Amino acid sequence: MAPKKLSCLRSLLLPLSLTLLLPQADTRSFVVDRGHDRFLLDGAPFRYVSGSLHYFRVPRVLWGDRLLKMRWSGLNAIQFYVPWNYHEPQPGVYNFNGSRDLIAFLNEAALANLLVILRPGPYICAEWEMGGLPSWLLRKPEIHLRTSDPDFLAAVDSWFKVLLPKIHPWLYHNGGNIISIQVENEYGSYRACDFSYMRHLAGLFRALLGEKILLFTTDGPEGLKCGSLQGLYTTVDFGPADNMTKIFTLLRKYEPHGPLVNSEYYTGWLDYWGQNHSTRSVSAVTKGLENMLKLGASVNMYMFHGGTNFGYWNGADKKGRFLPITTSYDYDAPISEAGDPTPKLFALRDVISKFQEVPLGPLPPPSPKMMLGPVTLHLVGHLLAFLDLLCPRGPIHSILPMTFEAVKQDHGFMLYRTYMTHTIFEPTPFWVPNNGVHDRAYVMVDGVFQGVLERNMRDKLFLTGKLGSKLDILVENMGRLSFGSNSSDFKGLLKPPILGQTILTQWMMFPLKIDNLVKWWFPLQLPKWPYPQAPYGPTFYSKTFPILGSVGDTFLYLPGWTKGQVWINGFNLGRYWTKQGPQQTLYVPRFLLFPRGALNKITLLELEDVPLQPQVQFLDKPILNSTSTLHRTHINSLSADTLSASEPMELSGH
Ligand SMILES: CCCC/N=C1\SC[C@@H]2[C@H](O)[C@H](O)[C@@H](O)CN12
Repeated sequence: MAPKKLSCLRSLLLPLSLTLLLPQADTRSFVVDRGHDRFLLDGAPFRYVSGSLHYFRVPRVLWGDRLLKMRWSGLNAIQFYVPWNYHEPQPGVYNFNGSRDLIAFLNEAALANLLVILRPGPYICAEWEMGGLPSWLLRKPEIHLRTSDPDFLAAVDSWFKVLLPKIHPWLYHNGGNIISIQVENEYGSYRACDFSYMRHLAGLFRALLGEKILLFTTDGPEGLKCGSLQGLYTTVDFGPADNMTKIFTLLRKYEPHGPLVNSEYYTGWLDYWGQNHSTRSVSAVTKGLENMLKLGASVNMYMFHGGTNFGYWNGADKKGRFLPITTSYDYDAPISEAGDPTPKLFALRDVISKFQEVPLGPLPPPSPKMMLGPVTLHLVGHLLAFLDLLCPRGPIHSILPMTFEAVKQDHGFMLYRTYMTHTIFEPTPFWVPNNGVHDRAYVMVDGVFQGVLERNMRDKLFLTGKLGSKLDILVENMGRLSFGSNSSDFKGLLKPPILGQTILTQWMMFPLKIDNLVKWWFPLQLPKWPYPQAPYGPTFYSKTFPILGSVGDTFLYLPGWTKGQVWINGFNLGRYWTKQGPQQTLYVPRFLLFPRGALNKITLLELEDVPLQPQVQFLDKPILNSTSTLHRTHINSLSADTLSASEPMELSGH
């Protein structure tokens, strides 16, 4: 699809002043005017006020809504990454369909009269799984990511030779809306400091995109030395608490002339499971923006709309220990995870309006919200009961345990099985040496749950068993490091476990295709599994339920559950970790739900312990800031009607 002129309907929807009367492609240009420290758009002085949103964290049906709200906020551009692993799930297999339709997203941005600052990587960080790099790269265990390693560059070249020709027609001077393109991402923060690699990327971008498009780099102030490159425009990133004057002064050492650019001005921050919810104050964020705009800087606010890490797509950091990112990527951004405007949005719009025209007319209202429940789930069965269905190809056998990457299991879960070679009468230490659990292991003996081993924890379990007892270890990939690592983040059992004095060998690996099974289950009402009582450990629960009225956005609340994965009508909503927090609810976009009495289905894979009453609630507000201790307090504060609602209640679609 080539870039279209604004459709007549949309151009009517937008005030005429906002409809860029797009000149013909041959007179279009976006350049740096070093003589006046500014950008020029079609020869006229131009400053962008941009916001980041990630199409890969927002279902496609909601793209237009989010983009219009960003335009209404006064932005004239958006910035987004292209995650390589989202589009090339297996080597040579490409997916640009549905919520992966990058060109459709570019078109939606054009319809919203927004220019685009594109960041195709190949590494993107973004708290996204492996920073956007595909995990199949690690099938060559010795590969040196983000360097001029020939294996890595071969894969990068192959990917960009597919991607970059797709976006070529969308470059601004070709009639599209892409005004600039970033090469790599904060490369100066990566230990390699491989200039050959950066030069290779710059050459590839030039070869495939031509000489006109503005190419740039982004680094924190400490990364400018290794992250900047001759011929690429240097920009920085920093937040409201940082010293703007000091950082821009440092930037001038790399770009003595041309516009000052903050490519990531942090409006909020990310959340880790088990840490407090991050926020940035409205006053600090707006003050920093105003100061930068007064300087004439171009600014991109990171994030303007965060969205959600659906499925297994969250990344992780390493700050002393492994820290997985939460499912919510709300980021305390101006537009909330559910797409609602926040006070921060209105405050930022007021600032922007002091410097450039902002669209008139009302902002779309917040989306309709819905409460439902409690919904009581029934036990479907223990995960092991479905092993044949979850691993239809059967196990892979190996003397030593193999990693996820070695068996080509990219995300989710793998079961490791061996048998006890002798009877153990006394509780005997069981552990995985060298921090070899990546990332959480749920241990069972003959199907009976024994407990959890975690990455970065020195825990040991104490096991007994008979000769021939099955020792099962379900390993969960909690998301590959997206930042903070100078090495590859392999998943699974990286070392053979030890029981007492015995190194355990003769392993079977069962890569589990849980999503396929849940999608198959989704339309079926499975019989209650003939378990006398709820077993502990990895267990499926489910329930079909009608929504009698209209549907609305809602927030799944799982009080008393521990940790697991959720599917709604076969869609993988993401991870929950009620016990850890700070996130206690999962955003459920209304389009996932069937209205007017049609049956909906929720499926949980609970990995540890279930509440006495296996119930869940659908709330009309999110809970993102409640750690386990605070959580109980929060429960008490929830309104009585919220918690005591009978099942199923007619929905108040308000
Ligand atoms: C001190 C920060 C270093 C890591 N950089 C971060 S943490 C949040 C953001 C996103 O990950 C973004 O993708 C990075 O480019 C910059 N940044």
